[in-house]
Amino acid sequence: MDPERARQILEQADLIWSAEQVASAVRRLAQEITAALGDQNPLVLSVMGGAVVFTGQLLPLLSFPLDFDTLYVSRYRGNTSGADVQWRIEPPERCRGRVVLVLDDILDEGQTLAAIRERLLGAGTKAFHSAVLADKDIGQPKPIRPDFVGLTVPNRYVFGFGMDVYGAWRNLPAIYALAQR
Ligand SMILES: O=P(O)(O)OC[C@H]1O[C@H](OP(=O)(O)OP(=O)(O)O)[C@H](O)[C@@H]1O
Ligand code: HPA
Repeated sequence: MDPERARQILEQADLIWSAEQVASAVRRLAQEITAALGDQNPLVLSVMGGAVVFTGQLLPLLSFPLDFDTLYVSRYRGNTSGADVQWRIEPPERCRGRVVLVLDDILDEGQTLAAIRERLLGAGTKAFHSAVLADKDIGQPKPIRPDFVGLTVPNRYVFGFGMDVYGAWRNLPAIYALAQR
């Protein structure tokens, strides 16, 4: 995106969760995940690209044995509304028979995570767990409920901490909502 436009979007956006609030949520999630899965030797799968920051902050706080790999699934592709779920990196063969923990940045309508669960269970995953940094309060039922949720965000397009707005601002340490027109 044009950098001037990106700066303007950030200036006009509303701060939803500060960097310290997000970091605190990640620390709490690490404790909850450790209590639930610390003796399960899970395969942790990070959903590229939005989960990259969440994953990078969470993994060093998980001090138990685990394996790590990535999935690459995309539904928004730089837009603010979702389309079909497209797979760019498929689940690894080694998910078969494993306890799996999927990490994603946001649960919006839930279609992406529900499709991931279906594909992983179909590929022989023994137990499916999921953690999302942000759960959007869309006011409607969702097809999946994550086991671990960091923060709730309002029913607006949000960005920062891995989440993009028209491709920009994944690098912000806090979470913002796009200004409403
Ligand atoms: O709950 P849903 O409505 O399905 O939306 C959530 C998904 O949308 C985003 O991915 P996106 O398709 O934007 O790709 P990205 O991770 O590359 O940003 C996000 O990372 C989740 O995977
Ligand atoms: O609100 C959002 N922000 C960024 N990425 C997203 N993917 C689904 N919803 C969102």
